[in-house]
Amino acid sequence: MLTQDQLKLAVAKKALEYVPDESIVGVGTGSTVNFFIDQLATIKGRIKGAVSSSEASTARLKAIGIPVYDLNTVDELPVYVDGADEVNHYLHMIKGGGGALTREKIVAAVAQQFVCIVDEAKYVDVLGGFPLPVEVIPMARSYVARELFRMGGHPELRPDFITDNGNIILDVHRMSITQPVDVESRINQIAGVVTCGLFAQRRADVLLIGRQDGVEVKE
Ligand SMILES: O=C[C@H](O)[C@H](O)[C@H](O)COP(=O)(O)O
Repeated sequence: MLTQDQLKLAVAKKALEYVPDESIVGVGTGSTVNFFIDQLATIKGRIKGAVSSSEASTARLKAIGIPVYDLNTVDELPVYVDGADEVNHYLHMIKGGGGALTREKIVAAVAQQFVCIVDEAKYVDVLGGFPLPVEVIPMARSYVARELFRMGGHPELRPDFITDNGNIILDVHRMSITQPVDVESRINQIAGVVTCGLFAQRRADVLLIGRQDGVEVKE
């Protein structure tokens, strides 16, 4: 029986196959991506460097000697590798459990290919079992919470947490998300929302699922 960490390691290794030589690689955030960053160390001679979606990933990349570029200086980003909190069979995702959703969405938007790496526990029929993170400008907290409640969710302020962008996170519980593209638009239109953790309009292009019997590839 493989542990969850062994499944994360397996998908992290597999993701290396999607990294072109001489490229700058988009790197996400979280415990699964940490395995990917460690794997990048093994090929650091054949890539130019990385663009990072969080201060935490930047620190880890730099610690292993991978140059980290400012996204504004990069013309081309062939691939972005990131984890997810939940993913469905359309490759729509909930992200932001680590609070990095906004920068992740920006890097994902620039990248030509999004490779999502998860262990099998994250693959679900309907999104919403995992509370949906929403990054909010602090002064809009109460207003946004009321609007999310009106949409059927139960928002809770993430305690003692400020994003890399200086904002708060509302985690929306008990919202079964059957129409992810629509829900993403509606939440993102609430004044004061920076972005929500639904990645449906820009979904993954490739999903690597770590299973007990190997890595399943979905495209
Ligand atoms: O903000 C964090 C990111 O969206 C992560 O990719 C997501 O939370 C999954 O993280 P982990 O690999 O630690 O489960």
